[in-house]
Order: sequence, then C-alpha cells, then structure tokens
Amino acid sequence: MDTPLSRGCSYSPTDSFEYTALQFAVRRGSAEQVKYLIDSGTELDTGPDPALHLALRKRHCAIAQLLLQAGCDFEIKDSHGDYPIHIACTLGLLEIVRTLCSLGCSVEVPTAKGLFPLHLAAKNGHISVVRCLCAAGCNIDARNFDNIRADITALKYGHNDIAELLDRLRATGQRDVFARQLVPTSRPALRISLRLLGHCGVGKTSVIKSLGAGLFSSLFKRSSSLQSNKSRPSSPINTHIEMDVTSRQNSLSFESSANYQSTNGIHIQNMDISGVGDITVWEFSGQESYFPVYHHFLWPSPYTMTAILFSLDDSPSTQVQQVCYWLNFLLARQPADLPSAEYGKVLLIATHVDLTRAVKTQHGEWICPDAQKTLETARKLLPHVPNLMSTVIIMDSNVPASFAFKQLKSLLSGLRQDCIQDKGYVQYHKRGPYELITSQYSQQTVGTWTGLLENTLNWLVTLQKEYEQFPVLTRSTFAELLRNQINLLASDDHIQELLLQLHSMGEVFCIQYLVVISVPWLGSQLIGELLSTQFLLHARVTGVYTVEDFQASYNQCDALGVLDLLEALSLCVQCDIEGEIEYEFPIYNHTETIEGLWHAGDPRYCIDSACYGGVRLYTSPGICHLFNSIFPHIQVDLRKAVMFNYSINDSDTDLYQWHLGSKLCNLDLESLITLEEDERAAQFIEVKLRGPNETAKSCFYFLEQIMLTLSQSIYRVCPGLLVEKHILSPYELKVHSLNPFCYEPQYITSAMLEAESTLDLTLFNQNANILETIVQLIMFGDVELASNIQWGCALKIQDLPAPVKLKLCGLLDPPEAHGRDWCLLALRLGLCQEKIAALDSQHSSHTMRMLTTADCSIGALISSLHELDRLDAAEVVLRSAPVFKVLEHVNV
Ligand SMILES: Nc1nc2c(ncn2[C@@H]2O[C@H](COP(=O)(O)OP(=O)(O)OP(=O)(O)O)[C@@H](O)[C@H]2O)c(=O)[nH]1
Repeated sequence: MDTPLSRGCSYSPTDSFEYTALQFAVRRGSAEQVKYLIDSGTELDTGPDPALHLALRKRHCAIAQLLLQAGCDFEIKDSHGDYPIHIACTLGLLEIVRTLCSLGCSVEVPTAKGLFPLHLAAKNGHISVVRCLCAAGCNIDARNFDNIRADITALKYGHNDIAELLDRLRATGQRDVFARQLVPTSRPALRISLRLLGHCGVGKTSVIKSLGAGLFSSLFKRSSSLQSNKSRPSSPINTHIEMDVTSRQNSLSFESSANYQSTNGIHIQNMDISGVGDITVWEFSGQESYFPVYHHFLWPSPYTMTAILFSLDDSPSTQVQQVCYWLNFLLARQPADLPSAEYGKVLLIATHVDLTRAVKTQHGEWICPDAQKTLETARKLLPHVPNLMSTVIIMDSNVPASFAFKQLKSLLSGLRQDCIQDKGYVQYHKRGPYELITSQYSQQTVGTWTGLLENTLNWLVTLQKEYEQFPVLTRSTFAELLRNQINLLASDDHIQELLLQLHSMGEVFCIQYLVVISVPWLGSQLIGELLSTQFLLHARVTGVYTVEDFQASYNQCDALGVLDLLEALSLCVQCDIEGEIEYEFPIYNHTETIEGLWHAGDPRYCIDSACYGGVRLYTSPGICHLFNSIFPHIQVDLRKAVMFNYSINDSDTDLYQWHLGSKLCNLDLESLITLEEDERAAQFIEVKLRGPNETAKSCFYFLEQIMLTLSQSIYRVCPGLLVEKHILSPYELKVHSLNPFCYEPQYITSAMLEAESTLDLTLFNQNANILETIVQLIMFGDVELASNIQWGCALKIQDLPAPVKLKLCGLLDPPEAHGRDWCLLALRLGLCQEKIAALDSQHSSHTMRMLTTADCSIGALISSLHELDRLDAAEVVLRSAPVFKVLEHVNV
C-alpha cells in the first residue's frame, strides 16, 4: 500500500460518530486501501453511513464495485434514508445500477420523500438508468407520495425523451418481452467464416459455387469446367522447385485472364452447408486494385478459416511464390502479438489437379506430391505463420461431390466444434461483455445468442430493403431505429455489443461512426465498382474530386454519403482547397512525376553546408509487393498530417502528390516520399530530405515527423509487417548521385555493437569509397541531437517490434538438434526454463514469454544469439531492430 492509514484510525468504530478505517479509505477514494481492508476481513456495513453509500455519494464507482463484490449489504439505508440504488439512480451511475439489479436489489423501494428509483433517474435525466431499471422489472406505473408517475416527473424536469420512452413502454405493453430479449442465453452466437485468398483464376469462385452446389449441378458443372480449360497446357510432374529464397526478385502477376469472369471486389455470402451449418464465405478478388481495402476485412478471428488457393497448373516456383505472397499478405494484416489461439486457421488448397497427371486413390483422394511440396516449402520459408494447417487439400474446384470437398467441409465443421468447445467462447464468459467492448480486437469474440440478436437479424432484412439504395447508417441512427423498431430497452452498451456480434458475423460492417447494413453491397457493389480497373482507368487523373464531380462519375447513390464512407475506409481525404471542398483519392492519382521536383541546382541546397539525409523502408527479404496497397494510405495520412499536425500556419507547409510520390515542404525544408523498386526489383519507400545551411535540427525532427506518419499508416494497414529501415548516404544525396549508397540496418547495428563509442562510429560507403560518421547519417551532422536519442542496442528487448518477436518465435520455438533454441537462450539471458514455462502468460510460445519477461537489451540479445551460433535469429534482430529511438518528439 502506498498511502499509510491516517493516525488514530481504527479498524472498527469506537463510537457511532467516528468513521471506520474502511470509511476513511472510501472517502479518500483509495481503492488499494479498501481492497486491503476487505482482504483483512474488516466489517463492511458499519455506521449510519455505510461504506457503500459513502463511495456512491463520492462517485467512487470502482470502490463501490469492490464493496459489492465483497458482499456488502445493499439493502440498507444511510443517515439520509437512502438505499444505494437511490444514490446510484440520482447520480446516473449506470454500471452500479446494473450491478445492483443483477444482484437482485429491490427497485421498488421509495426514499424517505417517497420517490422511487425510477422517479430519481427520470428527474435527473438519466435515460440509460431508466432503461436499465425498466429491464430489471421496475413498475413503470408506480406513483410517488404525491401520486405522480415517473413519466410526469420526467416531463416536469424537461426530460421529454424519458417521458416518451416510458409512455411507449406502457403503450406497447411489451416491456417484459424487451427485457427478456436482453438476457444472454447459453447458446453461442457463432458464425464461422471461410475466407478465400489467391491470385486471379486459381479457382476461388469455383470453390464457392461447388461448396453450395448439389450433386446434380456438380455433374453439369464438371463438363463446363472441362470446356473452359481446354486450352490450358498440362504441367510436367515432379518438377524440381528452384527458388532463390534470398532474392527479392519475383514474378508475381495479378492480371486476370479474359477467359472467365473475374470477381470484382469482395464477394460475401452466407451459406448453409450440409454437415457444416451456417457460414459466411468471403471471396477476395485476386485483382491488385482491390488490395488497399482488404485489411478492413482480414481481422484475426478464431472463428475463421482462411484458405489460400494456388493452381497446380502453374509452375512449382510460381505456386510457392503465390502461396508465400498470400501468407505474408495475411500475416501482415494481423497484429503479431496475439496469442496463437486468437488467429484463425490457415489452409492451403491446390486446385486444377485435373490438369496435371496426378492420380486418385480408390476413395477419390488425389495424390499429388507437387502440392505437398509447395506446402512444405512455404512452411520452411515462413515458419512463423500461426495455425497453418499441415494438410493441403487437392482438388478440381469444379467437382463438388468429390473427396476434396468432403475434406473441406469436415475441416469447417471441425472448426465449428473447436470454437464451441474452445477458449474463444469461454474467454467471452471470463472477460464479460463490457471488457469485450473496450478490447481492441474484440470482433473476434462472438459471445452468446440473445433474443435481441435474433430479432435484429430478422429486422436487418427489412432494413436492407428500406435502405437498398445506400445501405449505410450512422451508429446513432442505427441505435435510434433499433430502439424504435426492435427494443426500446436496448442500452448503448447492448447496441455496441450487438454491432460487434453482427460485424464479426459479417452481417454489418462497422467503421468509425458508420454502420454498413449490407456487407455484400459494400464488398461487391461499392468497392467492386470503385476500385475496378475499369473505374480506375476513367478516374480523374489528379485523383481530386469535388462532390459534384464524384456524383457525375458514380451516380448510383448520394455522393456525399459515399464520400463519407470512402473517407472512413481511408481511401480519400477531404480537403478545403481555397474555400472549396474537394476529396483527394491517391488511388486514382495517375499524374506523372514532374521534372525539377528535386532540383540539384537549387541555390538553397547546393552549398556545402546544406543538410541532406534520408531513409529507405524495405520489407524483410522474401516479402514483396506489400507496399503497393499501403502507399495510397500513406498519401492520405500525409495530407491529413499537413492539415492537422505539421504546422500551425497553413502557408508554411505544402504537399504535392502524384502517382506513387509526394513532395512535402515545410518552410525551407523539402522532402520527397516515393515508392520505388531497386535493381533487384525489391520495393522500397524512400524518404529524402534537405534543408539549407544550419537547419540540421529542423531537418532531423521533420524527418522524424514524416517517419512517424509513415509508420502509423503502415501499422494501420499492416500491423504485422516487418519493416527494415536503411539509411541513405548523406554525402551521395548531396551530390545527387543517381543511386546513393544505402546503409543496411544490420551493418549499422553490428558496427554499433563493436564500437567503443557510438558517436565516434564511422561507416564505409562502398559506392563513393568514403567514410561517413553516424552523426552525419542520423543527425544531419549535429552532435547535440544525441542527447535526445537512445541507441537501438541499448533499448530493452520489449521495444522490439511485435512482428520481429513473432519471427523469432518461429525460429527459436522448435526444438533444435543441439539445443540451440529458446532453452539455451533463456539460460544465457539469465532466466531458467522452468520459470519461463511456468509464467502465467496467454502466449503458448516460450520465446514470446521470454521476450516479454527478460530484462535484457537488444544488444545483449544479439550477442547471445551470436554466441549460440543462431545467426539466423541474430540476423532477424539486426535487420529489424530500431537503430535508434527519439526520446522526445519536437514539432518543426
Ligand atoms: N480444370 C479446372 N479448372 C478450374 C479449376 N478451378 C477453377 N477453374 C477454372 O478457372 C477459371 C477461373 O476460375 P475462378 O474460380 O473464377 O477463379 P478465381 O480465383 O475466382 O479468380 P478471380 O475472380 O479473378 O480472383 C474458370 O474458368 C474455372 O472454371 C480446377 O480445379 N480445374
């Protein structure tokens, strides 16, 4: 306990006027002391003003909850003649009223002045409390000692909404029905999802059609599939997979063939599959133009199976490349620090087996070593994918009644069983609905079935018809309609929880303050149309639209509503350009870069003392093409940052954006932010910055601000993406070298580990054959900035980005022949294995437990990994650990 008990304070009252220690602690608002006293067995309900009443009058709700949990008496009066329920209703302490009601507290007791709890809540305008009392069964017709009903009291005090609510409850006569609808049942509200990812033409649509098809249609479909693929050449079997895994080269192509109708956007449908039950199937088009919105739909959920499809008709190396691409794509879009049970299962499906020379067993199972080999190679390349299943389903996607579809259905029904029995559902009960609401990734928890959910599901059908043209509502309109049409007693929390359930079931899509009540419309009609190659082709080349312009391009519904939704999806940003409201869509911007944006001869920056610096962000080796879908979001965020963060004075900052590039200026400082590819076809985001003489500090902080915006955008779209920060040679930037030398992070960090003094460190630039100092590289030459920097090696391992930790788990969790896994590392870091194994952690990974527990610096971790000869793991840390951290950010 921090605060000692005050002197003279006794554990029990000495006479009726003296407070007990508990009452003192309550009045002081010290939950810690109250807890201590409760644990020591102190008397809870002494004195004319018991502790609970005191806590409530002081609005110390957390303390009141502690007392209630400890079993204090809530049916006693205090010296004012009030019961706890009276105080809570008067002050609008909703959580307390809820707890009291759930504990069975009487809601029909009058105060000394003859007011019932309902009158008190009505008088003070607490409509949520009124709803709660009504749901708990209070008598809405009860009259106070002056013979006045609560609705009249509400009117008298100007709370017409409460009067109306009570009136309508009386008129409908359905109060008990509404109350019952809110009570959770023991049935889980479970809808599992199947997500299909894969390149164009691998058979996603065909799999879905076959999943929903009966036997008769399967025979018919089989013949159509044969026709459609007549021209495909068959691939040789047993092809040796030759993939240079270290290369950043790739031949991924997202083009769709003209031979079939490619899916536009995200196709979402509910299916009732025999033997599986109700599932939501999400098909994600393989066309790249849609990828910038997929992160909104690929949240981690234990109720999901994500199938990654590849075609056996492609070469083995293409199969591996595509599978790895989609595994990385998925992994990047999920936060890397969740316990593995919170992620769904990931399954590989190999299609087009009929076009290979594979054979079938007598049970109809295809034997195709190529498919298995693709899975094995992918597992080797990406050992850290949580819940990647060890089987690959091999199929001709056009044959529904086949062994493969039985296998798929059995996996789906297994997932359902697991979910019902498993932790996800149990966790919900443990955590309770209110914590659930605040939890960041709460969509994953489905919870229990309620009458409210059932009625809302039926009602949604009507609502969708009513809002057919534009099925989007604000949360407040949704809540109002729901209360008017379904349940007058639904509280804000009930509605919030309901929306979470509906969202995770794929029945609605919630984003910011909007609720899309038809997810298929959002995925196919809106996104399907607005991000189609066709639309992109005809979009305004600058990507800037006024409301009228946009209405003219997309006239299917009201432009303003659509623009609000697109802004919530962060596809565009509203800007005020010289008094006119316009919307900037970086995804549509196809303006070419203009010459002279980074003019070498600009006199401000060609003097010797001008400041130059820059960085390149790469994804880690083996991960390619993921920046494409992030860059438009970066451009949206740069525009927002210019409007809201960078400068108080508008005219100081200027942002010009073109296709895959932005130029941001702040007074005399200039920066270029571009998405490019290097000579090995590896994508990177480059940030170059320059300032005139003596602007090192401003340049440093300006670059940091830009990096912050970039990392926030990257995190928003791809929280699980590993990003490496390479540092460009300031010397070569200054001389405008065409391909400036880039210092790799592992080179810098290794040198730092070896150096006696980091500030004296010099690094060799192989391009220019010169040495550059760390002060030039990172601090624009101003050594004073070092006082605001902490070097990466000195940071704690807890500062490692979550995706680095996950990757280390993939490398160090599996037992290693010579014991050079997490066990030995733990010993080196001074932790005994038993301690780690016994740690009460939600992570099943020992490495993750160790990384969250060990008191050790990143530098020490790297050294220990080197000593263990785990160069693979050391390399991961060296490449992705932060080189430095700015202690305090300063606005330019
Ligand atoms: N022979 C054969 N053809 C298949 C198989 N799977 C799909 N096809 C054919 O390949 C073509 C493309 O299949 P889709 O199911 O539309 O491909 P998709 O993955 O949905 O493609 P996008 O919608 O572009 O993302 C169609 O003509 C299918 O009939 C298969 O297993 N064997």
